[in-house]
Amino acid sequence: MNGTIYDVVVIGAGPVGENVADRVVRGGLSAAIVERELVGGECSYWACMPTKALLRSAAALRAARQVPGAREAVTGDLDVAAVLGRRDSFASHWKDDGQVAWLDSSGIALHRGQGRIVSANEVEVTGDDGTRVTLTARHAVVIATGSSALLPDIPGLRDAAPWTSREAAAASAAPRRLAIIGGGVVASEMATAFAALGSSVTLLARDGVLPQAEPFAGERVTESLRESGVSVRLGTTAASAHRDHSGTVHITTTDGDRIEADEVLVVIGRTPNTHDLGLDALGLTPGTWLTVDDTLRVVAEDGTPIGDGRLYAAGDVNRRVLLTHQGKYQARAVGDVIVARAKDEPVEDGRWGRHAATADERAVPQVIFTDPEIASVGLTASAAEAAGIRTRVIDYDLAAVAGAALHADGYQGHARMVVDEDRKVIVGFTLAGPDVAELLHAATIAVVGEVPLDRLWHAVPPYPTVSEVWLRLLETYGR
Ligand SMILES: Cc1cc2nc3c(=O)[nH]c(=O)nc-3n(C[C@H](O)[C@H](O)[C@H](O)COP(=O)(O)OP(=O)(O)OC[C@H]3O[C@@H](n4cnc5c(N)ncnc54)[C@H](O)[C@@H]3O)c2cc1C
Ligand SMILES: NC(=O)c1ccc[n+]([C@@H]2O[C@H](COP(=O)([O-])OP(=O)(O)OC[C@H]3O[C@@H](n4cnc5c(N)ncnc54)[C@H](O)[C@@H]3O)[C@@H](O)[C@H]2O)c1
Repeated sequence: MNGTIYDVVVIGAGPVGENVADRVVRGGLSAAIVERELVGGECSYWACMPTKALLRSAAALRAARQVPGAREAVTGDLDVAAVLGRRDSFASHWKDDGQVAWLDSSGIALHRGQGRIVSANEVEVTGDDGTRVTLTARHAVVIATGSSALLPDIPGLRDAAPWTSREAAAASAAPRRLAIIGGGVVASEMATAFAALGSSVTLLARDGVLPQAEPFAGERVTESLRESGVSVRLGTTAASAHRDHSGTVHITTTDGDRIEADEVLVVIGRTPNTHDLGLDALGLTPGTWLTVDDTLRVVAEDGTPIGDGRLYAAGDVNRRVLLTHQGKYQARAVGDVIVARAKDEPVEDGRWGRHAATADERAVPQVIFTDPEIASVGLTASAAEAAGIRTRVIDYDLAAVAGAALHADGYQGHARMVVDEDRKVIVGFTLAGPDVAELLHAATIAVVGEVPLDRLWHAVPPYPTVSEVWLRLLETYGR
């Protein structure tokens, strides 16, 4: 057993697991991390980084074309090979040497292989060569195993060798014809990316485009996708699919249309990586999302902590929020609370306490890197109403702000602020427009800080920036 006893064992070395391990080591505990694929997880190699790299060059080109003077300097089209090459470097060429070096320098032990829980404080790791080692955790086992692409039971689809987000993110070329099933975040971003890379894209958005966002977000993205040549089919999906001998995929839609494509990308959500994790050893059901309390301890249906309260789950696997930054936020809370409990220090698990992931509830920021970008935090107007909040919704045309007109000719955008009328604070904020991503954090601070509208009048946005929309929204609200 020498060398296999640690204070904390983390299963999964995605962004979340890495941050948990880092945090506990900084707190003076020892940590091991178990990884079956690449250290860095989905985000680094097949999700956030490569997909944003696929989108960025086209966005920069669009921006240049919207400003006279710069526009004339653009003499060519998107260099697809250069885009894919830059994407490769952002995916570290699918090698994890850099991340492994970081683990080493941080004093975190790496065990490569499939991790399976065998008891409340033991994890068995099976390497590729079949060798097994059992790791014992003195204080905590943390599940940070993330999620994988979900495939629907559409007749013929699995045999048609569909792409998931992995194949799209790592594509070595843009297919001539790409059909996309799904209308959510990945579908919208990948339709934007592949249309710019030259594919003829058909988007089958059964529940609409970006149905979770404010309605104007989905409408603007739909309009822009159509302008860039994407065939957006709302309210329909694939009823069946098959790939013929020549490699063409034939899709029949639920409304009877037939579509031909060279690849079909299926992006309809995620499934938790808990199938082969040994959950049954603790009375949990393999393949299910894990439920956690506010300090990220895994709990049973009745709220009782599992495994003497020493089993935690953070990131995608607990289904609270499937975003890297929010998972890393959870990781900081988990790491710190494990250290506090190990050292018998007070646990601050109240609302906005150091050890509680309170922001998961109603203050989650997200940027969707479509054209236009969609940046949002907190609740949409309809979600706020459904939560019983007495709301007032303030809308403003972003193009009417001086900074927007300067930013680009023909700038189009929209901002919405959702106000809790009883508390006079902002509970939701959404922006749609070019380059609005970097505007979002001001809204996140206003929502998390529950800054009263009266005080926001004293937060003066500089002239002439797009941030002046804050002043315009307040003026529209009235003083
Ligand atoms: C196409 C796409 C684009 C995205 N873009 C963004 C974005 O721009 N911004 C954003 O915030 N989020 C984005 N996301 C979401 C983001 O990728 C996830 O929220 C994030 O990766 C979750 O991190 P995680 O550490 O929980 O899980 P993961 O990144 O999935 O990492 C989990 C790790 O655990 C390992 N593992 C699993 N089971 C075991 C086991 N039993 N034993 C050993 N190892 C195991 C896996 O191999 C993996 O390395 C995107 C997702 C997709 C699909
Ligand atoms: N920029 C970002 O922040 C970013 C980028 C990509 C992904 N992500 C995260 O990754 C996660 C996964 O993204 P996603 O796009 O796969 O999921 P999603 O939940 O965003 O969208 C899935 C979509 O598929 C549709 N759908 C569901 N079941 C279907 C079915 N059987 N047939 C047809 N359509 C169906 C739904 O209407 C939904 O809109 C999301 O939670 C997202 O937050 C974030």
